[in-house]
Amino acid sequence: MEYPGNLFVVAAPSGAGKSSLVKALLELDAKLAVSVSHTSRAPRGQEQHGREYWFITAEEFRAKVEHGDFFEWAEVHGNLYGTSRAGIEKRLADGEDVVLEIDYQGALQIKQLFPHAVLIFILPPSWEELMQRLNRRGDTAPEVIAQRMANARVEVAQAQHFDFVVVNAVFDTAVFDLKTIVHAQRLKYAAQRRNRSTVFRALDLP
Ligand SMILES: Nc1nc2c(ncn2[C@@H]2O[C@H](COP(=O)(O)OP(=O)(O)O)[C@@H](O)[C@H]2O)c(=O)[nH]1
Ligand SMILES: Nc1ncnc2c1ncn2[C@@H]1O[C@H](COP(=O)(O)OP(=O)(O)O)[C@@H](O)[C@H]1O
Repeated sequence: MEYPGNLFVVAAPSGAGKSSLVKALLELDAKLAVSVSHTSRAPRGQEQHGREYWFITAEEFRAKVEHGDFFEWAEVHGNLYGTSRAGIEKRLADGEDVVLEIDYQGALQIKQLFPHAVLIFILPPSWEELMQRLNRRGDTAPEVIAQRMANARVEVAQAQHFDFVVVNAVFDTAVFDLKTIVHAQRLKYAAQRRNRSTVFRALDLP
């Protein structure tokens, strides 16, 4: 499928800093919107229905799968997660840029559907630091942390299939790297279309 909007897909092992980085990126870039996924996982900490996720039961999730409501879905750490068509199709068709914060399985499905999607993988600076970040966040039980650390080994091995890898060591540097990728993609896309007004808009020129 080819839409005028750019689609960015950000994946990372749990605790690498993906949510914090995407949040910071959105604050810097008014032209980006994030898609809110559906999940069968229970809310964590201060999470709100419709903000971090649409929290639904596993049965409701399965019904949506049957109904063809998702562009992609996957089971991650024992829970179901999916990107609804309703969330992004219109925005992309209207030429707006969208970010998906999803796992590598979903990212690879999206690349099949949208070959022009830009896949970005966030790496932690070390396994030790990843463990510390999961512990510091303080909202995840020790056995869940152990499971996530084990899954992280499998997830990181998938980084080779992504277009970009960003190491989240110094937070602001990683945000800048993401911003640079977004900017470069807009310029590339505008150039490909060889359309003067599109190029000017991408550059923020009058
Ligand atoms: N495939 C897919 N993965 C998702 C979706 N939404 C979230 N995820 C991923 O599911 C994993 C677990 O997310 P979450 O439970 O919020 O924990 P976190 O990893 O600590 O942020 C992360 O890798 C998310 O990127 C989605 O719609 N589709
Ligand atoms: N560059 C960084 N340096 C130190 N701590 C970080 C950095 N990036 C994120 N964190 C912290 O690590 C924890 C996990 O970040 P979070 O964004 O929730 O990760 P994810 O969405 O990948 O699971 C949070 O407490 C966050 O504040």
